[in-house]
Amino acid sequence: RIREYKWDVKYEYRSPDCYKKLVITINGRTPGPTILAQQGDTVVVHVKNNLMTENLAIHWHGIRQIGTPWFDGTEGVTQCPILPGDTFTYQFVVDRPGTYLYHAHYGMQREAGLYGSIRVSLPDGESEPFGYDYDRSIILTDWYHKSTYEQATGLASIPFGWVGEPQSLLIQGKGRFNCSSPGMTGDVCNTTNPECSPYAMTVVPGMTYRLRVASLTALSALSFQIEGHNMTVVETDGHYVKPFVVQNLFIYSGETYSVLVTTDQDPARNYWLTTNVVSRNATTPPGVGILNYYPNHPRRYPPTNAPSGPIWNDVKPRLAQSQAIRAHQSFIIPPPATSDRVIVLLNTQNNVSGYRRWSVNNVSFTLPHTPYLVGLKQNLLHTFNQVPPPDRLDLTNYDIRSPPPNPNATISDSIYRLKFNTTVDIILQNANSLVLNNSETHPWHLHGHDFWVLGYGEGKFDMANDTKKYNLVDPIMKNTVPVHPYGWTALRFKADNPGAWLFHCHIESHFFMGMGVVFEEGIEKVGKLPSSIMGCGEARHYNRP
Ligand SMILES: O=C1O[C@H]([C@@H](O)CO)C(O)=C1O
Repeated sequence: RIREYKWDVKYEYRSPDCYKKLVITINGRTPGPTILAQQGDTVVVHVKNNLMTENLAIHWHGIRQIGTPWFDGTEGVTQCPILPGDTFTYQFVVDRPGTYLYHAHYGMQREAGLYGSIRVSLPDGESEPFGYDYDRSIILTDWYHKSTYEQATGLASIPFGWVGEPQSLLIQGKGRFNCSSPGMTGDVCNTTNPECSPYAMTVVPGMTYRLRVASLTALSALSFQIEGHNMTVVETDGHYVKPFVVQNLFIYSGETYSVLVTTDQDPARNYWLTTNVVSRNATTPPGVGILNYYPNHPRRYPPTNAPSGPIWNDVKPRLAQSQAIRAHQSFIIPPPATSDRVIVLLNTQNNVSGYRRWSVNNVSFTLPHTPYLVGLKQNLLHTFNQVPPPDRLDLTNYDIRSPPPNPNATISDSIYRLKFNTTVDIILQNANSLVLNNSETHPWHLHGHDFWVLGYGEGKFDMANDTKKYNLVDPIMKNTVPVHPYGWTALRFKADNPGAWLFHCHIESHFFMGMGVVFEEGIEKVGKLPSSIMGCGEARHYNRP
């Protein structure tokens, strides 16, 4: 079946947290419309760029784009940007049921509000390994009052201008900024604006809800809670989880979870939905929404104080949740027992010629002007650096608990070329940033694949011993995974999807500052590229039908 959408993307004034600013909408909405499809459907989205003075690209997060690597929507990797006034048609198959996302993938455009949910259901007659009465989706974000341009300019300047902590946290596009803060006058900030009344999810007492929770924060790691209700985690990134119960769900940018919630509390009142920042000593107030027990009024505030979140710098419970996520017994996809190549990616912050950057293995990523997919397929060797980045550094004497002794890194658009159909292990190794006693959580997202999560650990990865602790029995498959402060995360994937695929920190500013790599595999197997992706750089010479 074909699911066809027509989207009009433009800037509009909105007040998602009561503060009025320009946001990007799809058909007048942010979050944008939810894409609903069934496994095996073809999704067709005609995107009209009405941003007037800004390019655009939209990524289908978690969709592997098998056979359509040119519709991954990653500007600079799989396509040229969509020019203002142009309409671009994305067309791809959703081959697996589950909870996915879409969002802008051009500059720092995502955090201007261009995002939404993709929900893929099972074919008729098939059922999930759990039951529920209703299905709901929410996306959690953080929100800045500065424009993406002001932020990007600061990040790319000397002296460095950090984006800082977000002004508010949004639940399904709604938050609440304190409009009595200094400088907030007139119609700039208005708490009575209905656009910023808290998101209310209306539920019927005595039912079980499947709540699909996703995070697309620009920066923040979050804890999500529903006052008075436990959550049973049953799915993540399109894979069924061996169920486990949490009171608060830790969720990182780019991750999706399904949790089951039973509405078995006192039906005479409403309850808080809350998000809190963890992993950073944030000044951002909690995000709040309302779990509205029908027939109470959806605007009625719960009589209690919203629950406070966990302590921001306690890594243990977050590591424990990561380790608790295993594949559901009946849906285990066993990983290959060994791998053909091991790439260890050291995550560091560096100063490169006075610019603050993030690097992996001392290489700080920058996008080429001609998308990799075109440069590779047409063999345009001069469009990017042909010398691959290192598979690993010698970390024997590297102290991951101190700022990097070598502040130098190279800014480069070089890529990893993987042998088609081989098995690749990635060890993400976290370290200290440039700030003393500071190591951040980085959610890494892989395009075009799911990977098995073989393990997480604290400290420096030990090749001889830590590999023995890998979970090869029931590892979950995901597309986004955190590497915890001063820790490591081990992944395995099959390089079986011909194309060029980004693997990057999903923190908007960190990827902008160079925290990513690109993998190429099976480029010779990629079919004829559509001319619609070729409107820039050297690609222009090839965009004749
Ligand atoms: O990339 C970042 O830069 C700042 C800080 O390290 C320097 O101001 C920060 O907290 C980041 O996550």
